[in-house]
Amino acid sequence: NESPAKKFQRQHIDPKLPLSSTYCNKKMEQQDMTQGCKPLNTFVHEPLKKIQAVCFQEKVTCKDGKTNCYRSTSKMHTTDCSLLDTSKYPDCKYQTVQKERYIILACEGNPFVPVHFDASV
Ligand SMILES: Nc1ncnc2c1ncn2[C@@H]1O[C@H](C(=O)NS(=O)(=O)C[C@H]2[C@@H](O)[C@H](n3ccc(=O)[nH]c3=O)O[C@@H]2CO)[C@@H](O)[C@H]1O
Repeated sequence: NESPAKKFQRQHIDPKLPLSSTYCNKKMEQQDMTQGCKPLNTFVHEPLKKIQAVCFQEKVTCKDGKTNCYRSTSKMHTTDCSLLDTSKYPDCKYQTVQKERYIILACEGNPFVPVHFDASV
């Protein structure tokens, strides 16, 4: 069974910058998030270590009110994959939008690592 940290890495880390507008269609399938056509998923295009360091940066409140969220001190290369409403399950079609944003992650455990992508701002 997959640990929360491994699940976060599978869902949200891809150090390579996307080259095509169909990046999300492929990546969402590759990373096994098209069982139910996940509506929104952000990939972060930075080295794993740089993303893990966010757990020790700006402490902020999570969307769910918990206080174990952290905002990156620098902007990061991200891609938002958002489901197109023309999608017909099981054919999940995504819009691919690249952004440089601060990311907000929830971190847990020992070692203290990212387990949830909360938002990008
Ligand atoms: N504070 C916490 N501390 C510890 N754990 C916490 C905490 N909070 C949740 N989890 C856990 O995380 C797990 C999880 O999958 N949460 S999830 O909200 O559905 C993830 C969102 C995110 O994947 C995606 N999204 C969203 C926005 C965006 O810009 N980019 C983007 O990608 O959409 C999803 C739905 O929004 C779940 O097991 C929950 O228990």
